[in-house]
Amino acid sequence: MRIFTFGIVVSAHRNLSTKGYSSKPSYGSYTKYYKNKDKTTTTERKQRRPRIQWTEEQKSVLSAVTQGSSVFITGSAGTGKTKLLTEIVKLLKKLHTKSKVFVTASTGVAAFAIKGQTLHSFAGIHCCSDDPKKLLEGIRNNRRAICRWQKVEALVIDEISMVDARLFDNLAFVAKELRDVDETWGGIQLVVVGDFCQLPPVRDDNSKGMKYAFEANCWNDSFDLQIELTKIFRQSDPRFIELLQGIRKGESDHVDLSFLEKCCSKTESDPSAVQLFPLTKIVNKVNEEKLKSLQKNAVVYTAVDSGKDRSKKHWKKLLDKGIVPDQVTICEGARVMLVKNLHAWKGLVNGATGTVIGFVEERNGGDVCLNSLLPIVKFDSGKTLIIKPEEWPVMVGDETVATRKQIPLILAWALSIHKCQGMTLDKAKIDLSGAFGCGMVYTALSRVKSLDDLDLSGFTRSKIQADRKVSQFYRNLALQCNNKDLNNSCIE
Ligand SMILES: Nc1ncnc2c1ncn2[C@@H]1O[C@H](COP(=O)(O)OP(=O)(O)OP(=O)(O)O)[C@@H](O)[C@H]1O
Repeated sequence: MRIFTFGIVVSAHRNLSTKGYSSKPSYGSYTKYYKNKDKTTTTERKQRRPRIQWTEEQKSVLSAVTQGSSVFITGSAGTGKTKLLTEIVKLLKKLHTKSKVFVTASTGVAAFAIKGQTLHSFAGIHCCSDDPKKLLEGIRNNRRAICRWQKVEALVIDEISMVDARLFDNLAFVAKELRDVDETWGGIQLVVVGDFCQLPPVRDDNSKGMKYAFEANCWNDSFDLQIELTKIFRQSDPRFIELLQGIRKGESDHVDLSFLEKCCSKTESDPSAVQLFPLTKIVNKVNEEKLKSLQKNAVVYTAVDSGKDRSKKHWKKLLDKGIVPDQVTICEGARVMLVKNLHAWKGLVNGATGTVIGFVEERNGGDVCLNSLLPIVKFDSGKTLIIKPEEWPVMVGDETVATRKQIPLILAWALSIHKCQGMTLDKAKIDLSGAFGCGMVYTALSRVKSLDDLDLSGFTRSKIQADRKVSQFYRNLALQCNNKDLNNSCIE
């Protein structure tokens, strides 16, 4: 085994207005923030955390998974799909042993969030051929991929809405061929999660004719259970839930939309709100300009990436697809967002926003960065925390094949709607003028907990696009499911 390292964490400080590096800025006292450190043990902290009360729907999924069923879990944004998935992964690892459970997601960001790998990297796909035989040929040349396909007993796929039907069918074909088991997916227990009303698949080759995964020929044969979670946790205001449901299904009427516009067009914008844009290039521009405008000395954190043998380029690509950038440049006053769950019960979770109020010197050098400066973030929830570097593994099954160590923060004056899928935001200022495609408006609006947390612009009725095929899929699912009577709550 060869280990490579292609970066070191350096804390450089530079004046953004001049772009040159300057002498040290002044930083706060290190001890001041550690005095408040929670001195309780991990066990005590775990006991103090409120235990989650699973709903009957969630329990029925857990029970089906325990019995070895393949399940498709869907539901509106905020119905606890990701939370449930975390529990399911634990369960699957107990059932099949860790090394036979592979956790994947359609995008790098989603894969990082669930400590998994992308579906493409699990499958060993590097091209985007529609021909299943060609795909299989490619995979047959990849010894490690063959090994994964033969070893896997449970396969998790998160954010299925972004997986194309052809890929879904092709992977089922590959599984059957490589495992030599004449069952759908070669007998693998599948756990597939996602909401087709959110962002749709993006084809690698940009070709037309995208199809949703539920349109795959093998879709219905792939599952013993398909269930729609109906209890929404992220929002509690019934009017807001009703509005979001209308937008989700493309059924909002004039009254709904006027109400939404009236409620969400703020005259004074809240500086703590995250600005959401459809396009990444606008996001980067806004963040860079805001950072520059502070005219402060900035600290640049460069990730420490390491990985096992094979091509360094390959893992670097996977790590770069995740949400944590190779370089994070911040300064005092910068608006930042946590990109990792640090203390869930204190609200310091992926998506929590705050402001950098200073830096402290890491006294003992830590294990990553000598002479490093750690940012102190005052979160909008009121909590103040020194942020230390965290690790993000790229997993293949239960094996860590590459790791990125980086400060778990990104600039958060602005974010792309694609990047915020899956997050809960405290406040959002959403510019929908460039919104395109189905599900984008719903994905953006459903990030916040209440109407008061929303500030909308560029919103017109035409921006709300819901795909008819998706609406039909959910109507069929609802017809066949009776979520009130859990004995009949699914297609079986
Ligand atoms: N049974 C439950 N009881 C209380 N809170 C829950 C429960 N299940 C989930 N939650 C909470 O609901 C919130 C939303 O959950 P989660 O992010 O898993 O939703 P989601 O369906 O994955 O949303 P999205 O589609 O936007 O990614 C989280 O704060 C989560 O902790």
